[in-house]
Amino acid sequence: MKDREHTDESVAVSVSGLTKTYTGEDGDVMAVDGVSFDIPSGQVVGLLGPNGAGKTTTVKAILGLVTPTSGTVSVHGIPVHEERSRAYTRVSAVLEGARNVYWRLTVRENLAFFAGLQGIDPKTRRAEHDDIIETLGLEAKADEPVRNLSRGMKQKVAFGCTLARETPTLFLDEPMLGLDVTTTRDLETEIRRLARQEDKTIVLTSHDMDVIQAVCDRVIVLDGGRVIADDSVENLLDAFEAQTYRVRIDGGPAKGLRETLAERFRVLDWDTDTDTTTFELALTDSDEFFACVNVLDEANVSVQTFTEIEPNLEDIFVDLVETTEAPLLEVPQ
Ligand SMILES: Nc1ncnc2c1ncn2[C@@H]1O[C@H](COP(=O)(O)OP(=O)(O)OP(=O)(O)O)[C@@H](O)[C@H]1O
Repeated sequence: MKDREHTDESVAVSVSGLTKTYTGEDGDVMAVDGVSFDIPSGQVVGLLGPNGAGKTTTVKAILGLVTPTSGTVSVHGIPVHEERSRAYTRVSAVLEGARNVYWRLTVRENLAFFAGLQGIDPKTRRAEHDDIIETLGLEAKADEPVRNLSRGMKQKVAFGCTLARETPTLFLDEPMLGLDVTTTRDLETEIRRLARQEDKTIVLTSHDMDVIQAVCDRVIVLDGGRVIADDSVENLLDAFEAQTYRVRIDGGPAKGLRETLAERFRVLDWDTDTDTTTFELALTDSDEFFACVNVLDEANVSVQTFTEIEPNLEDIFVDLVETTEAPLLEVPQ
């Protein structure tokens, strides 16, 4: 098969069969296990997964910072591991912890420096840098050394420096971590604007599902080094819509009800106290819905409420990770 990812420029990021095994003191760990996806230009993608799922390794492999054990990665048609410096003209990143800004330099000087790294003459970008500073609400601090800024402000400067590099694709690791609500909203708006108006491709990792739901077009969920879901946020929400119900019944449940329900339906939650029992069910279609009503009827329970639960991405994420049998991370010796 021809390497389509090496030729198609409209695909911002292409990952094909990516595998990474780390060799540690306690043996080998397969951090990423055959991951493939393509991200078209202008898309905002959330890369999600529980701790240790392989997100950072995947991102580092895309950025050329980790050498894959096998598989290929390209950005805007450039094979990252073969042509790293050319790839860096297309992609930049703000990675975990290392908010790579220079604390002795002012905000404005940092933007100029990072523009310079890309071969851009910063003198020709004063207006653009002013815009970035304004968008990030850093006007009052523009000529202040970064070391005098708060942690959240430093984070914004790191984001600004990524923008100053003017690459079409950006990777942002936990971009809103530690930011206040207003700043988070502003950055969410800016990320959406960058994608819509400037056709930027943005890949972000975050454990905050509200942020993901607010900005992403699509989510890729990793678990145990594999992709367990890859879909638009809309589809994921739709797929779960009107399927989860919360049922409240009088008193402790009739004997065996939980088992009967669990045999036929997916019971997500169960909570009993002396007066009421509340449980949640995932029902795939109207047949299941009526079958469930029948089961409750036959069990002679008195249903207080039977309500649809509005899905949110966080519930879907937890459900996906819990119901997918994660492959073993450890590679057998
Ligand atoms: N340099 C390394 N050497 C050995 N094992 C590693 C190394 N980096 C990561 N791993 C292991 O690879 C697996 C995936 O780690 P990775 O950091 O990619 O996950 P993650 O999804 O980014 O997790 P988190 O959300 O906790 O940051 C984990 O089991 C981790 O311990």
